[in-house]
Amino acid sequence: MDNRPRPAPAGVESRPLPENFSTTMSADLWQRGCERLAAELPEIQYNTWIRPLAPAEITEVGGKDDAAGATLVATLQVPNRFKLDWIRSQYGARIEHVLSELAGRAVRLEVGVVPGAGADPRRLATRHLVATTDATTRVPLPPGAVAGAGLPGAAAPRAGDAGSAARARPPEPTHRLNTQWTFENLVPGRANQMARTAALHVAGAPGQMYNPLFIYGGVGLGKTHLIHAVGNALLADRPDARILYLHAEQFISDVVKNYQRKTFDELKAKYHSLDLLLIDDVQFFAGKERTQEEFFNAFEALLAKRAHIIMTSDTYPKGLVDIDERLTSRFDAGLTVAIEPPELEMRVAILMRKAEAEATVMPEDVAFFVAKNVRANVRELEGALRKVLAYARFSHKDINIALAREALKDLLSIQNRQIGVENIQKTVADFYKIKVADMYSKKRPASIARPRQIAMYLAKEMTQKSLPEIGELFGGRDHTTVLHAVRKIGGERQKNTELNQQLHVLEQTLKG
Ligand SMILES: Nc1ncnc2c1ncn2[C@@H]1O[C@H](COP(=O)(O)OP(=O)(O)OP(=O)(O)O)[C@@H](O)[C@H]1O
Repeated sequence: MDNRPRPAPAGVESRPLPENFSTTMSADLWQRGCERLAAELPEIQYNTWIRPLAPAEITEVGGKDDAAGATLVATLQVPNRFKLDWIRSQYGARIEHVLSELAGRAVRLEVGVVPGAGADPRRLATRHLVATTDATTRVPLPPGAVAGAGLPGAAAPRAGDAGSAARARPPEPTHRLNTQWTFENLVPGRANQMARTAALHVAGAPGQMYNPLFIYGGVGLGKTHLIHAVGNALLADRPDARILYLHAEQFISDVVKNYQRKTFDELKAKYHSLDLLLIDDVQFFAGKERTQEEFFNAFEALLAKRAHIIMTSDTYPKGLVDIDERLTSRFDAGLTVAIEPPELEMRVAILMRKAEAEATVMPEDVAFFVAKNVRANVRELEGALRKVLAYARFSHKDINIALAREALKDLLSIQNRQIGVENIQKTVADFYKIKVADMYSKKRPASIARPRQIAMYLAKEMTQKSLPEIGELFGGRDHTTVLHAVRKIGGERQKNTELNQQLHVLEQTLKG
């Protein structure tokens, strides 16, 4: 999806509407459009996304010499970037279609962010820097999260309330959001499409759909980034929202601390008063019974008051071990989505975007080279990029493939050393509990043939061996058999989340 604002086409100028298309008619067109959309869209979607919009401003745009071709442009102003993304991607075409039909001519939709609105969460977070009584915790606080606001039923004092910052009360939770992690700098792709869409939705309308939202996937795939993005987007939209991000281990240590001090009321006050709880890596709750009980209480209290909960984990809810089923079944009760390892094109896009953020241009062929060789996850991709950029900077050389190869020499040699076809055959055989000998045998039952195909696929993906060489190593098979396996597993991987996860685990294992 291309989220960049669309510039006006060349040679096209914007001019006021003709007199016969008055402001009233413009408002009327929008009004009638809304009525039509209200009838077509599910009520909750209409009420969440369309109804709150200020009426679109309608102008006429046409080529200078093109009397017949003038189109109408409906310009909508939304409060922030994530609403812009969402409205454009989810409703843009629909709105254009409805307005064009009603106007009897083409209507193009433009969506912009209201100038000066809270589009940049970093700016907002800084604006809400509130002094606390504890000098060591001078960190950004959302207004309303100052002293006393955590008590259930207590009205949240605003940041500007006289004396609220000066009164001596225990420090309240800060949102602990990393303001660098936003939707704007999260590269979208097939691998995170569902999770990103759901997260955008929650950020726009917390407490409504997809509650709780459970996001799972392997390490370094952007789960933490995504949930911070939700927090930052909501904060930009509603600076007084009470948001808390924390790692599951921080929750555990809070429980332990309050257990020792016998201050469970404080714990309750802290968590139960939130509007949005973002909790990372809930698999860490395994075996911690008291923590699970407290989390269960917080969970129930938050859902009851329609606060939103987003969790991440390395596995799906039913896959969690040593966590009470009472909890895992609740984790699964909203929406569970996976983030998958990014495919090649997405890895390339991430590299280029991250290089751009460092004010460097990464040539596309270099990005492909790095992306082909670093597949495990985005964190490793970032590491590789850092190495290449640092190498170029220190050696005063341009970034090209030779330089990238040199900069990543260690990483590439480790990969080449570790991953051989035999290693792949053994790892895959272990994983699917078949004999290694079956990798070379002529046996054809699916329980054997499929792991064999998976091993062939990984051999092609992870080694430099050619198809005939791989065929040879799999009991003298023809290269077309290998090609068939590579295509089949590669194709299925795109559609089958479970297979994709298994392949991801195998790849991680093989890379050590
Ligand atoms: N789609 C993406 N676009 C841009 N950056 C990304 C993307 N996905 C991940 N990243 C970056 O990769 C790094 C690792 O991501 P993150 O910490 O969110 O992963 P994670 O899934 O939470 O991993 P873990 O389970 O190890 O905590 C971060 O710096 C993040 O910004």
